[in-house]
Amino acid sequence: MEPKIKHSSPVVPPGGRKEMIRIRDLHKRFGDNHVLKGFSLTLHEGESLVVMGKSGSGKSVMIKCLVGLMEPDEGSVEVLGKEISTLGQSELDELRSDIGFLFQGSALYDSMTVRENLEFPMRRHAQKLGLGKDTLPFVLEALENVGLAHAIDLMPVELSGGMKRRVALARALILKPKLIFYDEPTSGLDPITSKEIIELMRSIQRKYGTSSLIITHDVDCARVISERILLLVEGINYAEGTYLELSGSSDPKIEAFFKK
Ligand SMILES: Nc1ncnc2c1ncn2[C@@H]1O[C@H](COP(=O)(O)OP(=O)(O)OP(=O)(O)O)[C@@H](O)[C@H]1O
Repeated sequence: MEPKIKHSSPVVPPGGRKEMIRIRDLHKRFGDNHVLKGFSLTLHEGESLVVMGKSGSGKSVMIKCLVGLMEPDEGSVEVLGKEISTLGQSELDELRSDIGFLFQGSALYDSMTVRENLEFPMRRHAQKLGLGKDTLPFVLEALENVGLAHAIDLMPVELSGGMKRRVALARALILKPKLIFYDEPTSGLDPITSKEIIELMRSIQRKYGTSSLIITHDVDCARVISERILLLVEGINYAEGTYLELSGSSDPKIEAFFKK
C-alpha cells in the first residue's frame, strides 16, 4: 500500500497547535528563473520540520523571505503571527531576536573568545531582554547545554570543527529563541560528529520545546530530528509526511531523496 503523503497542500494544524511560521503560495523569480512557484509551509509550536530540496531548489531563497532579507514576488510569509512584508526595519530586528540561526560554516568571530562570541548577540538585544552587565550565567548555561563550559576562554582557532558547530549552536540558543532555523547543521562534519550535533539538537529541542525549521541534505539528520519532512521539488512543496511515510514512497521524485 502506498504511504499517506500530502501533495502540495497546506497542512492542517495537529490538535490546533499554534502556527509559528505560515508561508502561503510563495513565488520568487530571478528574471526567467522562477525558483518558488507557489510554495507553502506551516511550522507548528514545538515542532521540528525538516525541509529537503536539491541544490538550487530555493531553500535559501525561502529562508531569506522568512527573515525579510528578500522580498517575495507573490504570496504571504508570516512569522510568529506577523506578516513579514508589512514590517519596518526595527520591527524586523525585534522579530529576529526571537529567532536563533545556525547557518552553514558556523561563522564564529575569529578574533573573539568563545565567551565573547556568545555575548555578542546578547549585547545587541540587551535592552529588550532587560539584561544587566553579568552575562556569564547565560553564557555558562548555553555552553553547558552543548557540553563545552570548559572551552569558555578558548579562541575559535583552538576548536575542532565539531566544537565550533557546538559553540555556534550555543550562540543560536543563548537568547532562548521561540524559533530556530538550521541550515545544513551537519554539513562538512564527519559522521560521528554529525551524530553528536543531531543528538544535541534533539536534547535542546526537548529541553526548551523550541520550534525548529531544519534544512538538510543529510538523510540521517532528517530521520532522527524530524517530526515531519517537507520536500521542495520544482518550486513547490511537492510532498510532506513523516520520515517513514516518505522514505517508503515509490514515487521516483520522492525516492531520490532517500537513496543512499
Ligand atoms: N540574489 C539572487 N539573484 C539571482 N538568482 C538568485 C539569487 N539568489 C538565489 N538565486 C537563484 O535561485 C535559485 C535557488 O537558490 P538557493 O540558494 O535558494 O538554492 P538552495 O536550494 O539553497 O541550494 P543549496 O542547497 O545548494 O544551498 C538558484 O538558481 C540561484 O541561482
